[in-house]
Amino acid sequence: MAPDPRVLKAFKAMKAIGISENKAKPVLKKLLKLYEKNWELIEEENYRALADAIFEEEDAEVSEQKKAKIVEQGENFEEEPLADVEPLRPLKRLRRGLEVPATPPLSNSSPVSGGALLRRPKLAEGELPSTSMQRQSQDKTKALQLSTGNVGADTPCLTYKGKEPVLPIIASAENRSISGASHGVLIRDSTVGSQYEVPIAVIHPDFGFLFNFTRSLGIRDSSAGNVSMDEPVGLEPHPSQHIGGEYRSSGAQALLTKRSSNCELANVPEGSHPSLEIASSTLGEVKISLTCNSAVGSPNFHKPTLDELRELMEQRCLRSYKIIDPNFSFMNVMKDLCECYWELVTNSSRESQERVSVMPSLDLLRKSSARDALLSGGSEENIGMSSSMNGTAERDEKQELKDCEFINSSSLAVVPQCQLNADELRVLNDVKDIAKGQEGVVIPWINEINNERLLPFHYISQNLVFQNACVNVSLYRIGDENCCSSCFGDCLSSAVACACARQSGEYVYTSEGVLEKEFLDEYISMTRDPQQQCLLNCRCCPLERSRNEGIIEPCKGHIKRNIIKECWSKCGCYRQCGNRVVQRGINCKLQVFFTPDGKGWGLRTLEKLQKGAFVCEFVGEIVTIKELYGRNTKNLNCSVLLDAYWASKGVPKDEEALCLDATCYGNVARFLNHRCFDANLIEIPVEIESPEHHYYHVKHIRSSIFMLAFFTTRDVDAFEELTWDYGIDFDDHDHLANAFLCRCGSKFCRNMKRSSISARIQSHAEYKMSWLVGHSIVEILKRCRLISSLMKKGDEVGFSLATPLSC
Ligand SMILES: C[S@@+](CC[C@H](N)C(=O)[O-])C[C@H]1O[C@@H](n2cnc3c(N)ncnc32)[C@H](O)[C@@H]1O
Repeated sequence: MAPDPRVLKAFKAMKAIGISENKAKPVLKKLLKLYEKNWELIEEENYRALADAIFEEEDAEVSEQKKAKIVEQGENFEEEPLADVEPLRPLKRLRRGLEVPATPPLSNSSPVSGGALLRRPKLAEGELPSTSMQRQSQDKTKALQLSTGNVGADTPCLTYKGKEPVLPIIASAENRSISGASHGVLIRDSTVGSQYEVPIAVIHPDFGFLFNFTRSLGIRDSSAGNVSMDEPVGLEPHPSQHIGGEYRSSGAQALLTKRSSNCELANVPEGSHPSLEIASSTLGEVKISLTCNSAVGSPNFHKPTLDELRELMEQRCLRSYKIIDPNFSFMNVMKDLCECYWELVTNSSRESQERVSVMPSLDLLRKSSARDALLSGGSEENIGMSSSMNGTAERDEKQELKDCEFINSSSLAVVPQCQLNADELRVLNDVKDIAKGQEGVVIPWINEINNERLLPFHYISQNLVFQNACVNVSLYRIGDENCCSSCFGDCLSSAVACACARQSGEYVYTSEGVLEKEFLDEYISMTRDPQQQCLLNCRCCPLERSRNEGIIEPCKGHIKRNIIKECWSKCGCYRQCGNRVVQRGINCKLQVFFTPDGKGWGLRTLEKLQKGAFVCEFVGEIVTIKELYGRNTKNLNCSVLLDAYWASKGVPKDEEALCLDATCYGNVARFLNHRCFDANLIEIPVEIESPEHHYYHVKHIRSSIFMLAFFTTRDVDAFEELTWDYGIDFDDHDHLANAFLCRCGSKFCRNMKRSSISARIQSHAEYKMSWLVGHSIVEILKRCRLISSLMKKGDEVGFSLATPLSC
C-alpha cells in the first residue's frame, strides 16, 4: 500500500527540525488515535502538536531516567505528583498554560509566537537539583512552588522539600502570553511566605537559561534565604520586587521583543551564538540570562543541570581558556560578573546623582570582569618586574624597585586603557586601583630591535595548556606525613627517609638551598658540550627527524633542547623539600629593563646571586610542535622543547611532542636574552609542588616533570643582566629563530665567529635596497626618522640599518 501522503508530509516536517522518522512514527500514531484521526489538529502550526508531543516524550524519558538515578542514589525528597509527568502526554505544556484539560485548540495557544514550533525548555518535572552547593544546604527546608502565567496564580508545577530550589529554567509557552509588567514567573518560597516575580527582562520567551546569580546588597532579610552563587536558587524573595524592583537590562528587552515575535523554528539560524543578557533591579539583584537558540530543535535535547554545566565549563576553562588554577570556579566567575555589574551600575549612578541605575555596556563589564579575575586570580608574581612572592614587605620593595633609574616593568604592565572611553576608565579605576602594586594584564609587547609590535603579551604565572597538547593536568596530592618538615634530602641516609627524598633518589640541593656544585657543573658541561647534546638529543629530536631522517649530526638548534635524560632522574625533586628551595630562590629580585646594547628588553637581578640559585621558571603555553608551527609566530625564540624521554620512549609525533611557547603568554623569563655558551643561567627541568602540596602531573610526559627552572651557573652580581643560551645555531639560515644578529658580547659568540655574518649583513643590505626602490622619498624619510627616534644611546647605526625594514 502506498504510504499516506499526509504521513509522509508529517515525517518531512519533523525531519526538517531534526527528528527522525523512527522517532516521529510512534508518536504520530498515538496522536492520531488521541485526536481521532483529525489531521487538521496535527497539521496545524506546521505540525506543532506532533513536535511538541515528541519532545514531551523525550523529556519524560529523561526525567524518568533522572528519577530512577536519584532514587538509586537514595536521595530523599518529596515531589508533588504532577499532572504532566506521564511519559507521553501530548501538548501538555499548551494545556498547562491555558488550563485546558482536554484536547486543545492549538492555534490560539501562543499569542506571541504565532505558532512557533519551538522547543521550549521548562522546569522538568521530577528533575531535582543535585549540586554540591545544594547539598551544602540540605538543612534548609524549602518548598518551592513555581508557577507560570499570571502572577499570583496558585497552580504549583513543582514542589519539593529538603533541597534548594531548582535553578529556574523558565521559558514556557505560557510566558509567551506575557504583556506588560505583570507577567513573569512567580516563585514562592513557602518557608518564608514571600513571593516574587522574575521580571520579563530576564526571561527569554523562547528558550532561555536563567542563571539567577544574585548578588546581595545586604538589603535582604537573611531569613528570606540570602541567595548567592553558593546557593543557585531561583529567585531571591523580596516582597516588593515585582512592584518596585524594576529590572533594567543591557539591551535585553529589545532583544526579547524581537525574538518573541520571531520565533519560528525554521527561522532560527543554525549554530547561532548564545547571547548573554544581564539585568539588574534597583533592589540590588543582578540576573544573567543565557539564550541558546542553537539547541532549539535538536533531537537530542537535554536540559543540563547546573552541576553538569558547571563541570563542563570548568573543564573547558581548564583546557581552552587556559585557567589552571586548581581553585578556579566557574560559579565564582559568574558571581564576580554580577558583582562587577553591580559595581558598575552603582558607580555610574553615584556619578550621575540619579537613583535610576545606569546600565554599563556588556563590553565594559567584560573588560572589568576579566581584569578583576586576573587581578584577584592569585598570580602573585609582580608582573614583569619581580618574581618575589608574598606580602606587604614585598610591596614596599616593589615600590623601591619602581624608583629604580632604569625603565622598569610598571611601564609595561598596563591595561590597554586606550580602548576605554573616559567614563569607562573612571569606572574601571574605581573598581581597582592598578597603581597600588597590582598586576596589569596585558603587556603590549614591542620588539624594539625589529621595531615590530608583536602580539600582546599576557603575563601568566603558571603554564597554560593549549588545546591539542595532550597534557592532563591533574592534581596529585602528597601527604604531609610523607615529608619531614626541615630536611634537604639529608634524611635519606636516616632510617626514616621522607618520601620526597626517597623519590628524588639523589638530592641535589645544599642546605643553603642552591644546587650542589658537583651536580650543577656536570649538568653545565653536558649542556654546553655540543657533542654530548648531539648524541643525547639529535637522534630523537622530532624537529631534526623531519629534516635529517636517520642522520645523526649536530642539532640545528632553532628551539633550545634542554632536557637530558641522564640528568632527569637527578635533576631535583622540587616537591615537598624542594619547594622550600624554590621559595627561597624565588625571593631574588628581578627586573625587566631596557638593555643598552641593542637587545631590547632584558632581565636582570637587583641583588647578588650565589652560584646554583634558583632564579625563575620558564612559563608559557604548552603546545604541540605542530601547533607551534601553525602559529603565526615571527620567530621561535620564545619557545623551548619539552622533550622529556625522547630517547627512552622512541620518537614522538609532531602532534605529540610538546613545547612551551612564551610568545604571547609567559612570565619574566620571557625577557631573558640569549648569550652564547657562557650564559649565567641554565635551565633545568624540575618538579614543583604548590604550597597546598599539589603538583601538576603531566600524563603525557609520564614523569610529572613540568617546570623548567633557571639556575645561576656562577655567582652573579647585582644589576647584572641574566642570560641563557638559546642553543641557536646561527648558521642555520633556514630558520626564523635565528632572525637576530647576536649581540651577546660573549667571546665565544657563535654568531660573531661565523663567516656567515657578512653574508647576513649583505642580505640585509640587499633587502634594504629593494625596499628603497619600492618607496617614495617621503616614506624613506619617515622611516629614517622612526629609526632614529627608536634608537637609544649606545645603539649603533649599523644595527638599525641591518634591521629588516619591516614597519
Ligand atoms: C625571548 S625574547 C627576549 C626579550 C627581548 N629582548 C625583548 O625585548 O622582548 C628574544 C628576542 O630578543 C632579542 N635577543 C635576545 N638575545 C639577543 C642577543 N644576544 N642579541 C640580539 N638580540 C637578542 C631577539 O630579538 C630575540 O628574538
